[in-house]
Amino acid sequence: MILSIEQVSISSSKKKIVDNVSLSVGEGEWFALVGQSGSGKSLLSQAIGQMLPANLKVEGKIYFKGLELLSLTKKQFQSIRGKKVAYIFQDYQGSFTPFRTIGQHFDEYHRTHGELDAKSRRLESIHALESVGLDENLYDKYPFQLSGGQLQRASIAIALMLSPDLLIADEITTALDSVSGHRILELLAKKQRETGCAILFITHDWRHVRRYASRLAVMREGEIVESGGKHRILDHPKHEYTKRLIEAAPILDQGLPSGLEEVEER
Ligand SMILES: Nc1ncnc2c1ncn2[C@@H]1O[C@H](COP(=O)(O)OP(=O)(O)OP(=O)(O)O)[C@@H](O)[C@H]1O
Repeated sequence: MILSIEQVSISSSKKKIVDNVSLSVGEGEWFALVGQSGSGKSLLSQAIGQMLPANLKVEGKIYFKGLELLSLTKKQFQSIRGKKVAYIFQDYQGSFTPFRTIGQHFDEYHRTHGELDAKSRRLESIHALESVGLDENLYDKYPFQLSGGQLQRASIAIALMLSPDLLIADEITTALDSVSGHRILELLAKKQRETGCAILFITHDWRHVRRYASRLAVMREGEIVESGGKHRILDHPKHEYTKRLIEAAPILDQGLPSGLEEVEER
């Protein structure tokens, strides 16, 4: 297992928000964390990257390739973030600073986490842009000049630029229309095949679980109520909550739109 979360709890001064959660993600696996809004999925994923808000306390152990992450100092964690564990978020606009070009974002990520000279950084950044189907000329554009789908592609390119072993993708299609969202996930699946990285995929969309995940865990009010292989859970859910969530998923059987290759993004 590349990631093992063991008995992790997250609390504020008022209450326990995530309660004694354990799960593990295998190398190169697409693992989905599913649950309704407010169930604690994002906080759990933020705990992995030491990104929890300061008012929250975390207990338990999180092992990444055998290294216990929660006990690392912020400085020690720097060598993990970006290079080994990377994130993509739902709020792609918030991931970019409005007055800096796309290229400057790539460059800064390299400077913070890599050791390349300026010319190599530019070349690597353009290569990364092209690897997600974006044109080189976007390098000098500002975030507002790109569509949501293009920005999320750029987020994927940045996140994968240093070949992390684990990518944490938190509701990355929620702010996109369904065609752009579909294309982003197809891109992510392609990049996963190319790079072999594991993905912790946070979602409430069962169509995405059915299409991409191999295993999943279902979270409810801070606890994992059920986890296991995708087919077992989708076809034979054991927990009442999982059954209700699957039944409530409106168009699960219709799958996702296909044959969208010709659809323009902007
Ligand atoms: N800094 C904080 N202090 C106190 N409570 C918080 C804090 N951040 C989040 N919460 C609460 O913790 C709960 C879990 O939040 P979290 O964002 O992890 O849920 P989620 O399952 O990811 O939901 P969503 O899909 O809406 O993002 C929510 O009730 C939220 O209001």
